[in-house]
Amino acid sequence: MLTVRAPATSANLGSGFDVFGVALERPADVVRVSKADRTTIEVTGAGSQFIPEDPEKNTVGAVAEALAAPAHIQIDKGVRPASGLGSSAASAAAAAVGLNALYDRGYTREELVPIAAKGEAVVSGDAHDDNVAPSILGGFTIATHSGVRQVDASIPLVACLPDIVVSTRDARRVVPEHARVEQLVETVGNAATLTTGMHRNDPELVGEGMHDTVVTPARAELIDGYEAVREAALSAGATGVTISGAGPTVIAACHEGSQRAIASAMLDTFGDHGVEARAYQSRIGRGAQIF
Ligand SMILES: Nc1ncnc2c1ncn2[C@@H]1O[C@H](COP(=O)(O)OP(=O)(O)O)[C@@H](O)[C@H]1O
Ligand SMILES: N[C@@H](CCOP(=O)(O)O)C(=O)O
Repeated sequence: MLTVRAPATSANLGSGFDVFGVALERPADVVRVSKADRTTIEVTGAGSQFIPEDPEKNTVGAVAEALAAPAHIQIDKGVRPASGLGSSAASAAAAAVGLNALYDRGYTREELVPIAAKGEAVVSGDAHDDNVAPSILGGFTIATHSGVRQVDASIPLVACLPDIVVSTRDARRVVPEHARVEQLVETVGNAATLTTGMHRNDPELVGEGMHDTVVTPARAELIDGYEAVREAALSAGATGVTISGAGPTVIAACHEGSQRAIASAMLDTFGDHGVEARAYQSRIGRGAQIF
């Protein structure tokens, strides 16, 4: 038997829709894999009552099939499903890393990214790599059709998860089909600024580059209190704030030492809108680890 811990992730970061992602230090899924004649799945932990154990419907089932690695897979969920924190991807990433080692398949971590993304296709109808890449590789990742680039950045973050459910599938339906050229120009500038910030470990540049006027405003409508929470986090010292993944988590970048004040401002503001929430004070962290 092998045990793997794979972290929650935050995709998009505003300007990098379907491309950028970061690994968080916490929360994480813990997945145990043991060889078996056929794949069976057991799920416990956060939101497990909403997660199917049928291998055809769980992200880890698609990964086991892609690796031809049948196994009994126990998933202890630390990342709540439909959170915008790459919940389905954390399980898929852990299963890919664990089954690759258990069956000695010899894939590199980079090669495991598209394999784990097959799990994402099961739940969102789309094999996007932007959550599985940072969950497997850690750091900041840029996932494109040509492959994945990774930067070992270290930026303080606050991820505030309200008690609202937004499924990735639903949030993909509200993404605008067209953008104006001015928005394209602005997005390229912001994405380049954010990438430079990650290379320099500069929270100001990362925060500035999180600005987005294309996808985020459409999705903000699905999150009660989003605009007020964003403003509260900025007033408490955040350098940038946006929706994490498809939402409803709201993610803030900041300088070291200001996470606590930002977390408290975000929680209070969701509370003012009658929404319970929890906050993770974190940083960009490492990828999946085998114990
Ligand atoms: N191993 C898994 N972990 C979490 N959710 C899973 C898993 N397998 C399938 N799902 C399904 O995926 C959906 C959640 O995925 P998604 O909306 O992408 O959430 P998140 O944004 O948190 O990853 C839920 O319908 C859940 O039942
Ligand atoms: N790029 C995707 C990312 C979805 O992330 P999740 O954490 O909400 O699953 C999107 O924005 O749809």
